[in-house]
Amino acid sequence: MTAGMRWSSTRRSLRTLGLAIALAWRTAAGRLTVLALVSLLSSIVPVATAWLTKLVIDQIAAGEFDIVWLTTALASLGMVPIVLRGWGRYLQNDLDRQTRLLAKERVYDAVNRLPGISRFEDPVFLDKLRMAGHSGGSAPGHIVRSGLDIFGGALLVGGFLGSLIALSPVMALVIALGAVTTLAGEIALSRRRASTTLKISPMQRRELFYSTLLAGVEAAKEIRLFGIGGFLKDRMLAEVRRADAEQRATDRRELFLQSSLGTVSAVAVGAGLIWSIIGAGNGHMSAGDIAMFIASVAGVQGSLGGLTTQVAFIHQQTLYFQQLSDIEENDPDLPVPARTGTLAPLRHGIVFHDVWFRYSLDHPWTLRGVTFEIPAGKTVGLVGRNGSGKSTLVKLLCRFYEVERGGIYWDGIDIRDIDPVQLRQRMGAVFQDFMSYDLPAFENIGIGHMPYMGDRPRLEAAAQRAKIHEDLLALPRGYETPLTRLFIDGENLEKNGADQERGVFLSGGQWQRIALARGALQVEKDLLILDEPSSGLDAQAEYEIHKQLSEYRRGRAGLLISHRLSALRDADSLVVLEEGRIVEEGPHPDLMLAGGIYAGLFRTQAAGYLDGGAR
Ligand SMILES: Nc1ncnc2c1ncn2[C@@H]1O[C@H](COP(=O)(O)OP(=O)(O)OP(=O)(O)O)[C@@H](O)[C@H]1O
Repeated sequence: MTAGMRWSSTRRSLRTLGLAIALAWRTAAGRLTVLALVSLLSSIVPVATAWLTKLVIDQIAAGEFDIVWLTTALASLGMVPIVLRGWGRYLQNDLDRQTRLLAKERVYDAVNRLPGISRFEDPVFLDKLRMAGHSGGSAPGHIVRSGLDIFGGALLVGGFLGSLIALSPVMALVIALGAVTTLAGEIALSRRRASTTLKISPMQRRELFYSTLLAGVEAAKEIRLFGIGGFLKDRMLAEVRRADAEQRATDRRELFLQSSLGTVSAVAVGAGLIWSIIGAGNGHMSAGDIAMFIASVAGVQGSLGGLTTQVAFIHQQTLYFQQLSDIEENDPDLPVPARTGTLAPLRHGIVFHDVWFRYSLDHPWTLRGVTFEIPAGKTVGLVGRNGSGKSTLVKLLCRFYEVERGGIYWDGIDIRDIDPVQLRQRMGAVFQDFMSYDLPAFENIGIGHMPYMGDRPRLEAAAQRAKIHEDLLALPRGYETPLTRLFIDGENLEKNGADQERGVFLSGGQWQRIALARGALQVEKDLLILDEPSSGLDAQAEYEIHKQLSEYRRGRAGLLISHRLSALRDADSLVVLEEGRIVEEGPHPDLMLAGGIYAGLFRTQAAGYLDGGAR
């Protein structure tokens, strides 16, 4: 690392440090002030105790001492650290809790503010998010506490060094030089530790991926059936070993540096002791002076040890907090228009005009000059082989990614000029890879349109349209039944046994119906997108659900994707995609007459059903 790079990284760390302290101050200024006082007192007490001890010894040696006063003072000073330690711990824990809460809120606010989804495919961002979420929240509290401890430690070192200067300026200089060297060594070490933390982060991410697979229900079937448990475990352990090797190298360097510095410092202290004993023999020092000398050297070394640990700790915590502020200060992943007004309901239609898109510059074009229209009130079906770009079109329409060339227009307005939140309020969608939330059944449907979450009749009507109502009624607690076992409290389960609210697992097809019920809740939206959420249903059920939804949505626009062409044949128009290009377009009868790709696909599927029926 060049000097310039080091300076810029130091400046960045100092800025982060300032942000962390500001956050802690904003969260709990009162507690922070008391904590600072506690630290200040904690650093004064040991020096005062050392001086008092010297007084006691000198007075005993001179045979003239006030036993009551001295012992009371010593005993009282002994009590203070115990009380202060308790208060310090309590205030620290409370500060940690408050900053953690605030920091978590800020991180996830920042994550929710991202308009697009590309950041979630970026491993660097994911590493930052993991570190910020895991440790970034408590970092401000830890930084402040360590900062106060460093301040207190510095006062303590200063106090003992001052005492040493009074006894011997030369010895004080030797000990001070030792202190500065140790501190410099520790700062270099903590830089190294910070870079190790960053280096092993991707390894930890991969380890987490393997361990989640091994311990989760999603992969449990395939792991057992394919017998890949050992394979995944070995991959996980390989990541752990690689991370361990990196950490071991850092630990070795630490061991070497600390042993060298420790040896130098022990030699200096030994020399000091010999000097003080010779001084006592010559009558230059009293017994109290020697006690004071020993206490001061031990005090400087002890606080120096604490100080260096705190410096290293602050460095590490600053790194964690850095990830948190990076996430907060991240630019949006898509340009968002500065001017945001309410988007008017769709009156004319949505136009894709010469749309070109690729996921990154390294990827091939996924869409190559796509042009078509979804007129207001009409339904368009998207047809195409796997990987032809159908879902990508949907993601662009929802503005999760940015079109590279061409544009998508909502009643003539380029969607890049529309606030994504406004745009998404006007459309509903059920995706191919929809989510199964570990929540009660009614919430699983209600999240399709949050304003209706408390409207039970509407939720039930949506479930009826998706033909899942009867199944949900039959669950142990009907719509209240959790569709998970995740939130079951093990302790209560033991206590209450069978009375404990038990979650259930749904079948794949039932989950698809829940997802469709979410779509059915969005019937009033200007545009409803159904990206093949019904592949697990039988052809008849899929056809009926699509038909019902389009009846309820009469007069509103729809974009349907399905590999089962019978489900799309009633669409007003069909768009056939092949390798990111539109190759055919028109209503079902026209495309059948044309006898092209669509007609071929449709006839193949129809023949399959006829053959199946004949058997
Ligand atoms: N997030 C992504 N990053 C990079 N490439 C992607 C991403 N998502 C999709 N692709 C690629 O884009 C192409 C089109 O994918 P898309 O999902 O749009 O196809 P599709 O027509 O919906 O396919 P299917 O019928 O299988 O669902 C594929 O080659 C796919 O590998």
